Amino acid sequence: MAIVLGPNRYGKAETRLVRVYRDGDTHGLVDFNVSVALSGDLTGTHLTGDNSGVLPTDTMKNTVYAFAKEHGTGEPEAFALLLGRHFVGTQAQVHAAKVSIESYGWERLGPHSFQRRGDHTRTTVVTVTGDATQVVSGVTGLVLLNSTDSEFHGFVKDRYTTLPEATDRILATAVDARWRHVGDDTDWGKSFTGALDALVKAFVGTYSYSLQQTLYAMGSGLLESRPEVAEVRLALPNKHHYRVDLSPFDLTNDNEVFIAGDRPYGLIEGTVTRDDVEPAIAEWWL
Ligand SMILES: O=c1[nH]c(=O)c2[nH]c(=O)[nH]c2[nH]1
Repeated sequence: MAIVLGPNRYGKAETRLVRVYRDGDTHGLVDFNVSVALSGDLTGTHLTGDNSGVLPTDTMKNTVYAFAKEHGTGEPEAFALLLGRHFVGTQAQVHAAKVSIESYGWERLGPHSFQRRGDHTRTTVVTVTGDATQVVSGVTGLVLLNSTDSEFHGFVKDRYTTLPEATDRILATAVDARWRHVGDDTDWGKSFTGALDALVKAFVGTYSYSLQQTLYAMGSGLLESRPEVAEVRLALPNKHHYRVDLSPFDLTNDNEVFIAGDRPYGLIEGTVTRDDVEPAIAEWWL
């Protein structure tokens, strides 16, 4: 029996970067949370503490800030590619870089005034190796609700089933979606806006018999409208809304008064993919 070092990586997580673009009195604002993880020939530091191949995580943090000044950020996918290629291209012992960015939206209130948009976060995860790149874009925390056009019935019943069949219910979720791109050279801003639009449109436009059905409609809607996307992964919490029993007060409740449930929640997860695309080069499940 021998003990060996398994897969490993290291990096600086959650470097918070705010970049102001000063164009006279009118400023632009970019707000990122950048995480870098490098892997490669790092056996020495693990087995003997030989750090000769270790680029300090502090340097990775500095590189994020310096690149923001030197190159500007651009779209999150482009900035992640720039950083990933830099680390793999300049450090021979680094064989793969994974750069993840959360991008927070700010709405303009004036030439140099902004309001943080609280409704969703744009994400990207870029993997760069010596000969391949993989770009994943996504969104988290996008809360959507249909107050009707949702049913759930015909499900399995065993001795523990108490859930009543529903022919009219609220369907609500907080979308956590990621989509893997076919290539690495896309109009990232336009692609993201289009993908988000497709997800929302499918949620709104689907008469739903299960959140699973809505998940598939959202994934396939995105793929149908965005040829640059290979594969979509969705994690959809079923944000349950329970109809309140108002009969003790001699009141009817025709789907008008609900308790918004917190926990537990159903969690519906799935992948929707084209059947003719190259496989992923790195794991990218949520
Ligand atoms: O859309 C739903 N899918 C389920 O699998 C499920 N299970 C459940 O209790 N409610 C729901 N709703």
